[in-house]
Amino acid sequence: MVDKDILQVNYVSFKYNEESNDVLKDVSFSVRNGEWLAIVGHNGSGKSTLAKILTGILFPSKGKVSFREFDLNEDTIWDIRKKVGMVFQNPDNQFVGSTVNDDIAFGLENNGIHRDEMLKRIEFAVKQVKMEDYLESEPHQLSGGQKQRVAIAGVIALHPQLIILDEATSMLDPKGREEVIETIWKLKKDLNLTVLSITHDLEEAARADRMIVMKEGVIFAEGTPREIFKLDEELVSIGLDIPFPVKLSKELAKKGISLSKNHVTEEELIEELWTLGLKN
Ligand SMILES: Nc1ncnc2c1ncn2[C@@H]1O[C@H](COP(=O)(O)OP(=O)(O)OP(=O)(O)O)[C@@H](O)[C@H]1O
Repeated sequence: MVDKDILQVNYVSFKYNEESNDVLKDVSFSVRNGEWLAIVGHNGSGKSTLAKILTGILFPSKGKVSFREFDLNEDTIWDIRKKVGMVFQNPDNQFVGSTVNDDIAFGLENNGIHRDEMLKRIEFAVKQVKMEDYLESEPHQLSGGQKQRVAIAGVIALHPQLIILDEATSMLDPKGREEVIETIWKLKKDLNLTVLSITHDLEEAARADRMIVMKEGVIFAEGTPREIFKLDEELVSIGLDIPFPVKLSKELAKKGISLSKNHVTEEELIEELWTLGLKN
């Protein structure tokens, strides 16, 4: 394992039962300290199975997963779970407290954090996700995006070494999705968090530092979002939808409006379109 790797997946294969085929086949990759790695793939490509293996809900049939110097197994899983924060798909299933404050406090109490430290951590965490005005709000008063931001606050209050987001934006409306993606991006930048997001949403993945594309249980491609989106029709052929800014950059190029590069996020694209407008 390279020193800067937080998580390493080595030749992992998995089958649900003896008679069936492998649904993950020799999957190897690592998550580097401080990066945001997004794993994407169409339905059935093996993302959920991989997420369950990374969180110790399932164990590989072959190969191994290591968190820093520890191999993930039945003996180490509880210690490793204390260092890895998880945010899941359904915002309603993750809210355990009767208010935002209680919800974040719950996780801290479970981890034996004493009261003074707890108050400091809650204050810091809600600010990071811009939910400081909602401390006394109850779950039903919050949107899906706000609930996911509270879930993220609960995770960062525990000072994890890695956050895994398993389809954390897939049940949200576009506004909620954008809020959560922005929050992850900001936390990564401000707190140097290491993030692994598992998603079918390529617009979310476009914000990551690096992407892995899964197809039928194997790694189909690995690279920066810009490198991955160059695959273009190959991604479409495996059921993935190219993000809008990538499509628009391409169409503009066809019409002779050449941009400095193929933009992968809306922010980048708007920034350049804006300067083009000023020039003309
Ligand atoms: N409990 C199970 N028992 C048997 N086969 C399963 C089980 N869960 C998933 N599979 C199979 O494993 C393969 C990978 O499924 P998985 O759910 O990991 O993919 P996915 O990319 O997460 O897709 P989705 O987004 O639809 O969950 C599929 O062929 C699926 O049918």
